[in-house]
Amino acid sequence: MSIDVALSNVSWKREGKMILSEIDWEVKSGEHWAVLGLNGSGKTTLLNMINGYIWPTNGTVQVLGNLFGKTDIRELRKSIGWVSSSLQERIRGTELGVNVVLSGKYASIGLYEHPGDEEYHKAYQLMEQLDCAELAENPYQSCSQGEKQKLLIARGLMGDPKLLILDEPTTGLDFLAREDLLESVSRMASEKGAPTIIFVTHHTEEILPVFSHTLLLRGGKVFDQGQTERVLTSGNLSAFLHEEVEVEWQRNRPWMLLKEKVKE
Ligand SMILES: Nc1ncnc2c1ncn2[C@@H]1O[C@H](COP(=O)(O)OP(=O)(O)OP(=O)(O)O)[C@@H](O)[C@H]1O
Repeated sequence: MSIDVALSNVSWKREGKMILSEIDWEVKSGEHWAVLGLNGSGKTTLLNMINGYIWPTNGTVQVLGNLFGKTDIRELRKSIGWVSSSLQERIRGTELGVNVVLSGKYASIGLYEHPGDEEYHKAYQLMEQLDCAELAENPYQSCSQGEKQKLLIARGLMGDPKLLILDEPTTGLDFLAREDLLESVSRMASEKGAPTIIFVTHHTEEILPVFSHTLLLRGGKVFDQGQTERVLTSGNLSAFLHEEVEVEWQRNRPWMLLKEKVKE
């Protein structure tokens, strides 16, 4: 099995501070990983490194078989789909839903090309897959937060990426919209030929069964990584958070609660 992401002894230092320290992480082709960490733990920095926006101070980064430093990053980025809140803010409000999706083919923010029938067919197919085809003719600005995220995920898939990065895709969604989005992601991830997915979240219960592996990031270091059920235990997460928590698995999802403190 080939390895899609290989970070070896990766560190990143800024203004005298270690933002990432000695990260070793391997994501095999076809695996789906969740990355969990508190605010400021280095998740976005890690993703920026995988996308080649920043370079490690130490260590090596290999993505889809390309060793950074010896590869054309712009070309490589065409094989990576990326959905993040910063992307969401950059899309023009008047752009129609279908055009937002189509623009993913050209890795551009607006649509400046003239897509053919094949591209339109694919865009509609992806919107069907994510259950948002009815948004095709709607301006992006009129879509709800959850609808925008679905369009952006479809956009991310438009270029047939081998790797899809979803950076906190449920931020700002209400309970139902979140469950709906998670369901769409899970369905898409289970399809034959789905890309390898890295899903960044703050919430354990968003780690659906399709995310077979989890990486815990704390203070820029890997606290633990491996099979999700092994990593997300009450003991492990209590040590990770420096707070006593209990993990309850319901419907194959890990729900985390603060342990009740016994009053003296
Ligand atoms: N260019 C930079 N220069 C200096 N410090 C930085 C830089 N980029 C990030 N940091 C710091 O690195 C730490 C990790 O930031 P990062 O955004 O990667 O965390 P995160 O896990 O994505 O957080 P959140 O969950 O809040 O999005 C933070 O303390 C941040 O201030």
